[in-house]
Amino acid sequence: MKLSQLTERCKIVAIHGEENVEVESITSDSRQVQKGSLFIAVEGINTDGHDYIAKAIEQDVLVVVYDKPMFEEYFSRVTYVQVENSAVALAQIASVWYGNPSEQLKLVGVTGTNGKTTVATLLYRMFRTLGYGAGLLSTVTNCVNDDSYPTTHTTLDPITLNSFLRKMVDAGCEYAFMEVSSHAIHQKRVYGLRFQGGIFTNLTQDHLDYHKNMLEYRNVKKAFFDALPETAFALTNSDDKNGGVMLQNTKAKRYTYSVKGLADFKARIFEKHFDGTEIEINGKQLIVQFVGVFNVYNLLAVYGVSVLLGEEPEEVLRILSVLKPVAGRFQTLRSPGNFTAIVDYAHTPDALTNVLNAIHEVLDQKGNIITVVGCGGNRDRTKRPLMAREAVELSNRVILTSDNPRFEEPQDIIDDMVAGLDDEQRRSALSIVDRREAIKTACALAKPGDIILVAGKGHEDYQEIKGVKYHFDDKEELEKIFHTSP
Ligand SMILES: CC(=O)N[C@H]1[C@@H](OP(=O)(O)OP(=O)(O)OC[C@H]2O[C@@H](n3ccc(=O)[nH]c3=O)[C@H](O)[C@@H]2O)O[C@H](CO)[C@@H](O)[C@@H]1O[C@H](C)C(=O)N[C@@H](C)C(=O)N[C@H](CCC(=O)O)C(=O)O
Ligand SMILES: Nc1ncnc2c1ncn2[C@@H]1O[C@H](COP(=O)(O)OP(=O)(O)OP(=O)(O)O)[C@@H](O)[C@H]1O
Repeated sequence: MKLSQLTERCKIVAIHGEENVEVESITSDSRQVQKGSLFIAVEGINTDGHDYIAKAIEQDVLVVVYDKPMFEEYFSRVTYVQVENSAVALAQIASVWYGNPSEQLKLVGVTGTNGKTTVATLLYRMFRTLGYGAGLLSTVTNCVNDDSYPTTHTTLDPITLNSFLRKMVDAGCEYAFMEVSSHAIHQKRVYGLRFQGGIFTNLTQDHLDYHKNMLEYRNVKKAFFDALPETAFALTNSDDKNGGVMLQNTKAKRYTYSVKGLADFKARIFEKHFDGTEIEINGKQLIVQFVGVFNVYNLLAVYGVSVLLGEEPEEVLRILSVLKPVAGRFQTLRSPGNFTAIVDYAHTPDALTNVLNAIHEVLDQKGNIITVVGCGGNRDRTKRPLMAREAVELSNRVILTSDNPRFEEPQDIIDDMVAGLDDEQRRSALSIVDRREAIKTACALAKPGDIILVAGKGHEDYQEIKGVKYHFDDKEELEKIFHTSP
């Protein structure tokens, strides 16, 4: 593609060298540079792409895009394009390179601390069931119609993201549903994509290792709505205290959903069971196969988006009643010993509280709750004591264990969790560093009618220790124990 076409959306500050060149590939990673490549230098968190420009030039790069004025000499075989902001240019160039695929799809983005994967996945399943070509970009998997591909991030880098959107367009998809993380908004990974709609699920504590404080975290999320165009819809959870603020500066058409008050999309909850919930949405009653009030919010968001995209409410409700939970989100397993295990991805204080409350709502009064939980290493430390406290307050027994310790000592993470407990609470919490042993101990302690919650990893099938991902799957571990238990 011609350089002038590729950079047509970029704010260019200066160009040195031949402008009329034909670019053969684009990358923001010097390790991927080939002859004829355009390399975009982006400042990162750990390192700065600008430090690798010399390396890219050694590898015969054709064009260098950068935003820090830094050159004393220019090589005549390289074209230098200085832009206002490299991260923004990366997103713009990636879109153009793939033929602006977001403009050929109805793209809906889901943001919020919890519920993104659930809402995006259920929307994808809803639109596939309705008979449309649809794609999904999520923490668990990426899908193009019925083909699925592994994923690395909640929201992919701009080049991979646009390549997936292109694949969707080429495969005849009409709709695409994607999660939009706060990291992605902050790093401009979704900059310039044309969204047909945005959803805000909720905002609670997470990622304070990355964002300075909750206000900054909120404002980053809000930037996604600020950028929505007039043609889009913006759907917010009006029961969340930040629901209104999210939409205050958006140009998009505003809609709300709520369980507690008046809203465009409104649900009431009648009965809660272990296998599902009886609810009403906009006056129509139905039974859904999801447990927990938080899931009623998720389903309501799915209903709202489907109706806003022009689908028949009756048909949407019919499909909602047959949709099944997403992998690792409140997945239940029955043991031969007559207790139940639940695998859930709850890895924030709020998500843990919600899941434990959901269990309380459906628990047989005689049963006990045994929670196995850990916190990730090299991530938001402030949530560790909070998660331990939530677990102890809402469970009968708690086993604190490891959950992706990364480069930290697992025992140090557990100690940070224990610091949130008073003396009496400490007595009800066991610490077992080895997650496999922790799960085994929980099963050994469980009696008929009890519930074991194994929280934090959900669908993940690895344990990340010192840069290596070892295979580990909570569901598999439980199944092994159930299979070998007498
Ligand atoms: C904190 C964070 O978000 N980091 C992301 C960020 O990394 P970074 O800014 O540190 O970049 P870097 O790797 O230091 O490099 C900076 C630049 O130099 C380039 N480089 C680097 C080395 C080299 O030899 N040559 C070279 O050109 C890199 O390609 C990059 O363009 O940009 C990288 C490239 O896009 C991402 O891979 C990386 O994600 C890391 C792996 C990550 O774990 N991110 C997580 C925290 C994340 O984004 N999570 C959210 C979900 C959060 C949630 O809701 O749970 C997500 O959307 O997945
Ligand atoms: N609407 C919600 N409100 C609060 N908690 C929720 C909600 N939906 C799901 N959860 C809880 O949060 C966990 C993660 O859900 P989900 O994967 O859908 O969220 P997410 O926003 O995609 O998280 P992440 O981006 O970290 O993957 C679930 O396992 C459940 O415990």
